[in-house]
Amino acid sequence: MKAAPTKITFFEFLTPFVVSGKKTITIRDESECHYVPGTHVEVFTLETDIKVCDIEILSVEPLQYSEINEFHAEQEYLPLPKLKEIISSVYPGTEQLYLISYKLV
Ligand SMILES: CC(=O)Nc1ccn([C@H]2C[C@H](O)[C@@H](CO)O2)c(=O)n1
Repeated sequence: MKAAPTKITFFEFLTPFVVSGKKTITIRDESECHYVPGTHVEVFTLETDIKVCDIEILSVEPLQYSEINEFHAEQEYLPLPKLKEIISSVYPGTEQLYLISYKLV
């Protein structure tokens, strides 16, 4: 069996929101849906690979792109149009996504 992943990256501009506890979810595609609830994961900046904090995974649930709403945007600490724009640009044409909830440790 494959080990649970222990690292996640975020765009550098988003990491202050993760570190401050304002951003409590992330939405990823299938390639990043293998995080395991209860495990601790190190958070790094995508562009510079600098560690910024540790999080505990709370849940991983399937989410359709078309279901993304204001509540998700609040938890992402982003305006909804900006969140959908980022997701469309990172995962073009992908409807099946995964909602990863976490807390700071
Ligand atoms: C490698 C990669 O895809 N990295 C990502 C993907 C997404 N994000 C952010 C952007 C949004 O806030 C949410 C939703 O996807 O997650 C990211 O920081 N890094």
